[in-house]
Amino acid sequence: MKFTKMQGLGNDFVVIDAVRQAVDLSPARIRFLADRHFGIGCDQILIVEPAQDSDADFRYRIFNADGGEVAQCGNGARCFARFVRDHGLCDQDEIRVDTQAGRLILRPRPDGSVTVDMGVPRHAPAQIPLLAEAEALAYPVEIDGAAWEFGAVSMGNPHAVLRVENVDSAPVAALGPRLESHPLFPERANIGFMEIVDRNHIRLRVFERGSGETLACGSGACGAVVVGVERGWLDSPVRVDLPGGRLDIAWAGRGSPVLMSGPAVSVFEGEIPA
Ligand SMILES: N[C@@H](CCC[C@H](N)C(=O)O)C(=O)O
Repeated sequence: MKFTKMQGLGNDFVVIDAVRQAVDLSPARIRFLADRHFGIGCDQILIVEPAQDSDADFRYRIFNADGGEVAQCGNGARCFARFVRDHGLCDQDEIRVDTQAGRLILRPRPDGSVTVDMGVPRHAPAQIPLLAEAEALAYPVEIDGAAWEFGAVSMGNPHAVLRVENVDSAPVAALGPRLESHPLFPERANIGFMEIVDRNHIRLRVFERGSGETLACGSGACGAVVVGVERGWLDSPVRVDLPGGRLDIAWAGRGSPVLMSGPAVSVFEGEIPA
């Protein structure tokens, strides 16, 4: 089985073409491929499949390093666009891709970057999903006797976003896993730690559900900007600096889709023995 190792701001992927080859991956096989010591190593495995709908170009499936299938991956979506063009599967300027979370529109740019229409964020607790009686701008949570508050949004996948003074000293390793699997989130959640630099610029670290802290999370960047705009802290467009580099996020407010722009890079190609 042929694969391509790719990365978007250091959030890294094993991308597999299931259009031209048969692909059958069990959760155990996915965990093995994602293992950085015994396998190839990656944060997510991305599968490029033929479209099931006649008005889509492809189907895009996403698996976290822990083997679980999820509905959204923003950095992966940019790599997906780059992959289908580099491998001659598509030469369109606009690529329509169906995910478990709905339709994404991918627009590769002449400079090698890709803009992704990530869809309309969802705020209702049941849609995130988050166990809360009513929608709110901030939700309280107590961890080991300390009180925190977070904003929550679905970008097709669940995100909780905490505002911190300094992202470098934020308790990502300690709090990330506790919140990721907190009973408030029945499907677990991705946990963002956001430092506001100014109204158009944030710094962000994300503890990703099923993969741990990554160098960047595209849907996490979108979620943080949505939470920041809703709280009145940010104005679109927003520059998001992640440990792996920069994303540019635009959001015109409720009911509008989030647009994410950033790089997508192929690292190497390989073949996995059967
Ligand atoms: N790295 C991704 C998000 C991947 C999925 C996420 N860990 C989840 O479980 O929802 C991105 O760039 O958005």
